[in-house]
Amino acid sequence: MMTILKVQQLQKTYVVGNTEHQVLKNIQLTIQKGEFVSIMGPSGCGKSTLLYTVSGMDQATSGQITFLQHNISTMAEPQLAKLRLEAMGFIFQQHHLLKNLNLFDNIVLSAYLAKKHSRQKINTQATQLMAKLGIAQLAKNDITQASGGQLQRVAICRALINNPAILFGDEPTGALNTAATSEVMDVLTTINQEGTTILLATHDAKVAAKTERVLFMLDGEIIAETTLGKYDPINSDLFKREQQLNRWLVQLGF
Ligand SMILES: Nc1ncnc2c1ncn2[C@@H]1O[C@H](COP(=O)(O)OP(=O)(O)OP(=O)(O)O)[C@@H](O)[C@H]1O
Repeated sequence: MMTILKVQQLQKTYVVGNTEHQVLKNIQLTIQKGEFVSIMGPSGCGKSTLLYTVSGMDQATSGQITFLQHNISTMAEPQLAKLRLEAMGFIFQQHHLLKNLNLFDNIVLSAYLAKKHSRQKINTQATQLMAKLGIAQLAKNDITQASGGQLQRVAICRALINNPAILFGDEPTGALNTAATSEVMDVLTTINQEGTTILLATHDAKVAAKTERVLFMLDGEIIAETTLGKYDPINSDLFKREQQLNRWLVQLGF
C-alpha cells in the first residue's frame, strides 16, 4: 500500500471579528492510494474545511499535510496551484460549468491551460471520458441542454481530464435527485476501480454506503470511522451496507 495523503495534527482557525473559531482540531488522517473514503457529520462540523485545507485551497493554521511526496503545508501558492491542476480533481455540489462554452470545451479547458499534452491528445482523452461516463452525445450542447445528473458527469470529466491522483468531492450529489445520485456514485465507483483515489464529503448515508471507508466528524474532529470495504455494483449487497452504516450512525447519535 502507498500513502497518498497524510494529515498530522491539522488545525484550522477562522478569526471573525475578535473571535477565534477553531473549525479543525488536531485532525489525523491517512488515505492510501486507491481508497474511496467519505466524510460524514452534522452541518458545520468542518467537512468542507477539511477538504479545502488538505487540498491546499485553504491554508492550515498548523499541522502537516503531505500529498504524494509534497509537503502542502509549506508550499508556495504558485507551486500549489500547479500541483492542484496536475494531480488533484475537484467536484462540488454545483457543477460550476461555464455557460459560454459547450460541454466538451468545459472539459478540455484546464488541460489546455496545463499545456502538458497536445490539444489533439486532450481532445481524444475528453472524447473517451465522455463516452465512458455515457454523455458522448452531449459534447456540443451547452449547459442548458443537459440534466443535472448529466452536468455533474461533465464536471467529473472536467475533474479527470488531467488524470489526477486524487479526486475530492464536496457534496457532489447534494443537488441531484435519487436516480442521478445513484448514477453519479456508480460512475465514481468505476473511476475508483480504475485506480483514482477519492475523498468526498456527504450528508447522504446512501452515498457513503457506496464508499469503502467512512469517517465521522463532530465539532472539527474525526471521532470515528468504519470500513465497509469496496462496493461492487454487481455483487455487493447495497441494502446490507446501508443497514450497517445506518446502525453505526445511530450509535454515533447522527
Ligand atoms: N471562511 C470562513 N470564515 C469563517 N468561518 C467559516 C469559514 N468557512 C467556514 N466557516 C465555519 O466553519 C465551520 C465549518 O464549516 P464547513 O463548511 O467546513 O462545515 P461542513 O461540515 O462542511 O458543513 P455543511 O455540511 O453544512 O456543508 C462552520 O461553523 C462555518 O460557519
